[in-house]
Amino acid sequence: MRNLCACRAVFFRLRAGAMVLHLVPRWSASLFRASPRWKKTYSQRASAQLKWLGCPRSVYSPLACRAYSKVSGSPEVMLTPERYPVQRLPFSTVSEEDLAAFECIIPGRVITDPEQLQTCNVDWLRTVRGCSKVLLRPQTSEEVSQILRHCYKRNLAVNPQGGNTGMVGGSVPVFDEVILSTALMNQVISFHDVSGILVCQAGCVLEELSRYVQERDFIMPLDLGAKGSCHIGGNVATNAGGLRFLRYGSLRGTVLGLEVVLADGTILNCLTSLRKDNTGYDLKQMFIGSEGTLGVITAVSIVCPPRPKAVNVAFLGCPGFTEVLQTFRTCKGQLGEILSAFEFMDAECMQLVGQHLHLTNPVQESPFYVLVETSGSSAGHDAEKLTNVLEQVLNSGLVIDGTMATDQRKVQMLWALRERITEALSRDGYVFKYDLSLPVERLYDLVIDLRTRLGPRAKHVVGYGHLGDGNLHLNVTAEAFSQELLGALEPYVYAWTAEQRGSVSAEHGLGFKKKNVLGYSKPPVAVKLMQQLKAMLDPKGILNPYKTLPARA
Ligand SMILES: O=C(O)CC[C@@H](O)C(=O)O
Ligand SMILES: [Zn+2]
Repeated sequence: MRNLCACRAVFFRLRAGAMVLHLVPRWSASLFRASPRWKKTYSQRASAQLKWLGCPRSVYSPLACRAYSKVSGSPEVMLTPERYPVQRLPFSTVSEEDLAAFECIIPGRVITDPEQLQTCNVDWLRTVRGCSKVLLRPQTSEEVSQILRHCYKRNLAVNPQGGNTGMVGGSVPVFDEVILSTALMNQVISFHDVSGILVCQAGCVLEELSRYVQERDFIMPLDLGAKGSCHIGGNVATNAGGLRFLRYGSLRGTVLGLEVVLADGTILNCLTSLRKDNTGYDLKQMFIGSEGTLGVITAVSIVCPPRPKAVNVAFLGCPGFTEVLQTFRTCKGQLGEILSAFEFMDAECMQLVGQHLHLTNPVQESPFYVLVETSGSSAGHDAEKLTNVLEQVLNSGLVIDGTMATDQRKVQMLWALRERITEALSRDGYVFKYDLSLPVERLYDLVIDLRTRLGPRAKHVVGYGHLGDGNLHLNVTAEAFSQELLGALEPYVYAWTAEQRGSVSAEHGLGFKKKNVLGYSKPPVAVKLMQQLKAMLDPKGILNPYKTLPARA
């Protein structure tokens, strides 16, 4: 094996028959895994954290609502209705009287300053932009209820907003909807150290919750690249998947209860902490993944798994996608319950994280890379299992080269290669994003197909994602947004996915950008039922309009 990079010395390389295994607790590396930009956001949130730790509200500076800050000097984002064919629905517009009413409900937390509003009107990918004139920052569900009661009466449209880290334009207004931020609803309500059940307000930042439960020897059941900014309420509203899905499953299983404020201001309190409850319909499931269109999630009860005692990460280079699949099969079969992540990325992803973020490839250049993580309770046992698997995949030629970290910093370096692909892509130009569920054996075929179809019109066509969950992140970059390129991608990508009986949104939701493609993954009867449900819960359609569902014919 060649020594390809300067940082090689800090890794123990894997060689068939001569492996050294070191155990590194990934949980404690999570902070370091944040990219510089995420970290920047995180430090911008220092004031929020002060409050979270019990400081008086007066020291808390308002407004911290972005995942990525605007790249200085970057051009203004085009207004959404200028780029996409969408008509404003006949909602009222915010009047001076409305502002006065809001001020009565949440004194000092009604923001109309255009500079502050600018941030919350644009998605972090800088692809869609609304023109809301007011941002509301309630602290309690009672305040959310009073705000919605007023908006409902006045027929004012509302855009619920968490950390604004969404990928499909769901978290920003399309026109002038009132922005209802959960940023100040960031209190932990209770934590039970036997059951691991956490109850908290919707605006708690995922990374802060992770730290909170880790101090008590638990972990959050989900982890995302956006953890430094995203809110747990937003995670639940989009049914976010992320990096721990393979092991801990969907939020549909780990969320035990929700408190939701309905469109007319009614508070629905289903904030139970019961593992088993078969009394009637499971209403919380309706709001998980509803992207703020059926109600505003104000509090969450979620079960946290115990913190694993031993975590190992291996980063491997594979000669082809067939070998990636066989490596996955081997890991699944032999690592069993300790396998906690199986992520993959192609060579173009590696090139982009090198070019834009100056991250170094720790292994020999390969067509594909995989990141394998194990989490278990017995260090020796887990190490032995992983060592055996890695020896096997190296000896059989499924893996060309591999590396394992020896400490937290190096674990962080390995995870960064995968977690920061999104960031590298956003520095490459305009990004067309597709988040698809596909049969795992066909997962990469679409990437190959699109490279041929798009030719030089695309800068890069890359494939990466949660292979262990059958989830492909297909991203296409170009110098700038182009209708022509969009036309070459859509509906082609959706039709291709539907042919495989896949899903056009595996974990990012539909938001504004994908609402019209729901029919590729759901039959007309299901779409109609969803529209009827929306009409029943939000008859005036004020909650996150223009999102998730296609307009009714
Ligand atoms: O940017 C994307 O397309 C994927 C983002 C996220 O879901 C990930 O898995 O890194
Ligand atoms: Zn993902």
